[in-house]
Amino acid sequence: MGHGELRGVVALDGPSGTGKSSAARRLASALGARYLDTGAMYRAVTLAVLRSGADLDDADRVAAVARDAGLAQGTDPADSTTTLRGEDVGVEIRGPEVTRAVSPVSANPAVRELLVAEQRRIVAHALSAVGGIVVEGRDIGTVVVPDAGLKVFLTADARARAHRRARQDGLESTVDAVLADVERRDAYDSSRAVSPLRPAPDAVELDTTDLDLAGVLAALLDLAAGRGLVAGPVRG
Ligand SMILES: Nc1ncnc2c1ncn2[C@@H]1O[C@H](COP(=O)(O)OP(=O)(O)OP(=O)(O)O)[C@@H](O)[C@H]1O
Ligand SMILES: Nc1ccn([C@H]2C[C@H](O)[C@@H](COP(=O)(O)O)O2)c(=O)n1
Repeated sequence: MGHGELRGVVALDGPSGTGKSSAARRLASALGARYLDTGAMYRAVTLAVLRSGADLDDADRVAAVARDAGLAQGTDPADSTTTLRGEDVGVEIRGPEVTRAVSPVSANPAVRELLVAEQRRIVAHALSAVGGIVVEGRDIGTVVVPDAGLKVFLTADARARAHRRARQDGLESTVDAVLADVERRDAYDSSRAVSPLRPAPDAVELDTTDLDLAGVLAALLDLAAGRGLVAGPVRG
């Protein structure tokens, strides 16, 4: 059964491991929309910085590497590629080195300015090409698309998130280590000076701790339809 087509922007924000990527990808697929993973963009710039050998604390050098990285982010929910000068870096950007370094790189104001401009360009292009896009990250509802038709802030208990991530990585025995990493990244992302992670005042908070992915998708479809963002057949 078709769900109709998304008209406008759905912004999904929240801490790591709350299910933003999984939910955003599914929502975009269900509604024939594009999908933008902004975390992948910060990760790709971080990879470029690590490869360059730049000191993560050298803000000017980090910004210069970001500008010169040749980053391109795809928006196909079935295959959202991330490339640096044409090289597919989708696997490498999920590795532990990038995950360790991504918070300081994404706190760099010049990096944020560069990527937010590119994200807005991608959103505008998707809206004119297909009419709808689901964008996920940390500052989508607050900074990147403050006029998004629907803003959702996903949350989940930190231990549940650590279990999900550990299962994903095949590291069931190291939940405590994953939990420490999740909490470290949340604290860093929430306390940085520029665009800290926080819900937009008009965001709907959705706690996914006790929801499976089908439940999260159903809740998002209801919210989008309720905002009048879905054209054509609605669920049922
Ligand atoms: N509601 C859920 N129930 C069970 N597992 C889930 C749920 N949501 C997400 N997961 C699983 O948790 C892991 C993390 O999900 P996902 O990558 O979508 O989160 P995220 O918020 O995008 O994280 P990050 O910000 O770190 O990229 C994945 O393995 C995913 O399959
Ligand atoms: N809009 C965004 C998206 C991501 N980040 C930062 C914060 C995260 O720790 C990191 C990686 O994101 P993930 O792939 O885990 O979603 O990127 C950000 O600051 N703003």
